[in-house]
Amino acid sequence: MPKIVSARLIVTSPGRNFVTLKIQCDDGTTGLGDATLNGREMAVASYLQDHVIPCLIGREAHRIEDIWQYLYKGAYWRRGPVTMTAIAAVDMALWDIKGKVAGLPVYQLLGGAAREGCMVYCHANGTSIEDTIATAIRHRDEGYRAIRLQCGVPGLASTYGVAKAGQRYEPADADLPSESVWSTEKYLRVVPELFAAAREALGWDVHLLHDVHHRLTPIEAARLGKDLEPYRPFWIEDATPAEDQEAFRLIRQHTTTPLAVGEIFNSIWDAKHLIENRLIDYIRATVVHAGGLTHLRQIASLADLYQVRTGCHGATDLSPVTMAAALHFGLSIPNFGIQEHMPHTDETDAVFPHHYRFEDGMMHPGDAPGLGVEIDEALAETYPYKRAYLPVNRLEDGTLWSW
Ligand SMILES: O=C(O)[C@@H](O)[C@@H](O)[C@H](O)[C@H](O)CO
Ligand SMILES: [Mg+2]
Repeated sequence: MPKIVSARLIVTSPGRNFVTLKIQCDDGTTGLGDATLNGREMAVASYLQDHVIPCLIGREAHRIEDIWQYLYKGAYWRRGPVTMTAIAAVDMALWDIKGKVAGLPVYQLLGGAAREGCMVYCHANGTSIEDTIATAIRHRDEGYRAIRLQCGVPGLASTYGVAKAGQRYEPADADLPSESVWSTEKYLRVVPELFAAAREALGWDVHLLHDVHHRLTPIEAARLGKDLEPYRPFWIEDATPAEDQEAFRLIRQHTTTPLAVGEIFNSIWDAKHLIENRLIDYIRATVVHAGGLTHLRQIASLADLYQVRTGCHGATDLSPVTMAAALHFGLSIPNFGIQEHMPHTDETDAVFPHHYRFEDGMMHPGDAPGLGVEIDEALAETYPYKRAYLPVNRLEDGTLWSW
């Protein structure tokens, strides 16, 4: 059985920062794990370098569950985004190794394909409703069957999810947090207009999604859910901050608009009450921030009992290693819902050559052994790390608000 002989971090920034863990075994097999936590990358790098990697050397790479438990219970201090991202990176790398040794793609190790491919959704955003719709039409014509709509809010200089004119959307944009101004009242006026225009332009054969990004109170989220019902959204996401899982019951009481939450969750405990009380329809926890494939499968299994489906986070600050792992995961589980797909830049794809592919609105991880992603270390080295923070958000009166 292969034993772990070394593990190291590759920090690279092809347009944005990524932290990748590379584990090597005594038989030469290597495995990759994504360890990227947007805006706090070096916290995870240090957690891995200073506290996890020394414990991995000499262990049997195949003992994924035992190593997972060792890193989770053995740390004493449990859960949290830094710890669970670090554990996720180890977990992904070990599944990658197991697949390579077995000569099988990871989804075959997870029970095989439960579907032909994973339906994905992409992002359409614009400073105006018209620009957003034009982008959405382009993506529909590219074959996407599901499209997330985010548009500018009249009266606000910027808002979540909308790129600066002519630029790709990359929220971690400054050496210190940039500040944005938010108005719920202005926002709640424009989103129903956006969806009305979108249904008018795109019709009903495409799923439309929207990300509220934690910014509404429960009753405001209930109002938005009701206002959007005539346009049948696939979901509204992060409608209200989810530390208070019970808050979603208030939204549920007022609207049939499906609810998605969980991209910032890092363990099953963040979602247990939501799932067991059917307060949500989709769980967005993702491989890189929720403890890896090993833990995410537990979350998906609990969700399956309550007819909650997966809708994993898949923004560009999750590396191609996570994208690949998410597709192996999504292909294999019974309650797959949808997978977010923000295509990475050409520079990022060159650093992380991969086998996953997009076709006709669906994605497939490919059949290469393991996760099917590698890293070009020489190229990675040419993109040095550059500190970058996610923005901070304030109300018009200066109150610090959710970004
Ligand atoms: O649903 C999404 O994709 C967003 O919520 C993310 O873009 C999120 O803002 C970033 O991943 C934060 O790093
Ligand atoms: Mg989101």
